[in-house]
Amino acid sequence: MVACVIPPGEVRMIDTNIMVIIPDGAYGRLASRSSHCLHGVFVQGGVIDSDYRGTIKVVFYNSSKEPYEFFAGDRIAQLLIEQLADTEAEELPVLAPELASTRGSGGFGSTGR
Ligand SMILES: O=c1ccn([C@H]2C[C@H](O)[C@@H](COP(=O)(O)OP(=O)(O)OP(=O)(O)O)O2)c(=O)[nH]1
Repeated sequence: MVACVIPPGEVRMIDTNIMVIIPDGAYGRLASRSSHCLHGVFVQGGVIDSDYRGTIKVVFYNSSKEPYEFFAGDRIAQLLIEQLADTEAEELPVLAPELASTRGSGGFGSTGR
């Protein structure tokens, strides 16, 4: 039985009806299944806070040109439990020379292919 259809090029949210309590100091991150990625269907974002007490919803984007069907009981995503780093942010007016790095502001392919 088809439970949900993600139309091509559209975003849909599926409520898993599953509640999970993430331990303090950690968070949950929803990730795509590779089998869905092969069809152009991706989980969008998805951070589950440790103080969240609702059901987990999964947001999908169907980048393909075909509708994608989910059936009742399908495994639709993966939940990774990740430890938060115990760190603090410090605001600086300017970047001090001793904080410079070889990479600098390079990204998006700056190191080559
Ligand atoms: O893909 C997602 C993303 C979030 N959530 C739930 C768990 C999370 O703890 C809560 C809030 O998510 P987030 O902080 O990303 O939402 P927001 O848009 O910043 O809204 P809020 O003001 O409710 O935090 O919603 C899901 O079930 N699925």
